[in-house]
Order: sequence, then structure tokens, then C-alpha cells
Amino acid sequence: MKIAIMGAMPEEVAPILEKVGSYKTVEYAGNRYYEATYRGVELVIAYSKIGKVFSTLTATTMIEHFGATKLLFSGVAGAISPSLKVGDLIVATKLSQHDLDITAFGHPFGYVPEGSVFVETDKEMIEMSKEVAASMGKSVQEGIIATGDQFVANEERKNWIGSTFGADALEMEGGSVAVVCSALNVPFFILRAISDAADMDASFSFDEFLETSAKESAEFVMNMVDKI
Ligand SMILES: CCCCCCN(CO)Cc1c[nH]c2c(N)ncnc12
Repeated sequence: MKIAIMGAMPEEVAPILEKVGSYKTVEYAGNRYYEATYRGVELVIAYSKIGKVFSTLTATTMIEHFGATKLLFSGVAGAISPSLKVGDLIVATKLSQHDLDITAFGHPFGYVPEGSVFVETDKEMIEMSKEVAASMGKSVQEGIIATGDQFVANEERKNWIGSTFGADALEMEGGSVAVVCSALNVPFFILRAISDAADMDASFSFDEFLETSAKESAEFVMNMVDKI
């Protein structure tokens, strides 16, 4: 078994590498991949860079080139659900791409032929996350995450995404990672800690809480590794 632990930004992966301690750095396909053994488990760790294209490349590389057999994503997200506040954790039950749009042909938002609006995450790891949350004394919300190639800082856009996809949170990589892992038949788990409310103050909130929220998510994901 080899577990991929992925983020999008250096701040999302830094707390993982700190926890792991020692690792080998491999340069490949315009990115850096960190190989380590953590409590007897083989890991490959990387941040993809932001957005669906970079995250697709990294998720595919971690599986196809580094041989990952499970993938855990750790990062931050913007809240849509009013029940999600800065620092809260959300586990994705399924993900969509909110900026995928061929509605001109009568298709629903997020759908293209031979694709699907939603990709579901691994149910076993969702169950495992409940045990981890209990052991940490943390409450973790399960919900739908919508992904798009835009930093959302607009109440109207946020609410449209919420109502169109039933999404509880939004970000820029999970939906593409989901397509990759599903196509390659690799169980995957997407965890995000809230950094902002995807409203007009989002960029300021993101800047203020990125580091602390990323650490929250990373701590949880590393506890997941212990259970896998
Ligand atoms: C330098 C700017 C980096 C933005 C990267 C944000 N990540 C993308 O995965 C998560 C995220 C947190 N809040 C968001 C929001 N309001 N809209 C989109 N994505 C997010």
C-alpha cells in the first residue's frame, strides 16, 4: 500500500512534511514529490499548485508514476453552508465541477457526455474519519464540495453554486482529483478546513486563516494515515 497525501499549496503540505520529518524529494513533470515512510506506511506527498489542471496532473502522477493506492487530500476551502465557520472541517461525500457548462445543449451544469455531475468519495474512509473525529474530540461535517477554476469572493456566485449543486463548500482542486481517482479506481478522501466564507471578505479571511486552517486539516489527515 502507498498513500498519496496531496494539497494544492505549499501551506497545505508544509504541516504534513513537518510531521513526517524526513523525506526524499523527487522532481518530476514540473513538480516536486516527497517520498517518506511514516509509522511504517509508505507515503508520497505533494502540493499540485492551484486549480483543476495542476491537481489533475499531480493526482495522476501520484497514482500512475509513484504507485499510490489511496489518495488523501488536505487543504482549505470556502464555506457555502452557514453551519461552516472558519476552522471547521468538512469531509466530501461527493464533488462536482461548478464551472463545467454545456447547458447551451440542454445538459445540467457540471455535466459533459460520458461524465457525471457528481463523483462520490470512498465510503470506507468516510467511516474511518468518523472514528478519527471521535478520537480527536472534533466534529467534522460531511457534505458536497464544488470545485472550479476561480477563487470565489462573491455572495451571488457562492449562493448560485450552493443552490445549483447543493454544495456546502467550494474550492479549486477536489472535483478534478475525484475524476482522476475514480477513473483509476483509487479510493480517495477529500478533507478541507474552512478558511473563508467565499464572500466579499474572502481574500482577506483566506490570507488570515490559510495557515491555521491548513494545519487543522493536515493534523486530521495524518491521524487518518494512522488508521488506514
Ligand atoms: C492565492 C490564492 C489561492 C486560492 C486557493 C484557494 N484554495 C483552492 O482550492 C481553497 C479555497 C479557499 N477558499 C476558497 C474560495 N473562496 N474560492 C475558491 N477556492 C478556495
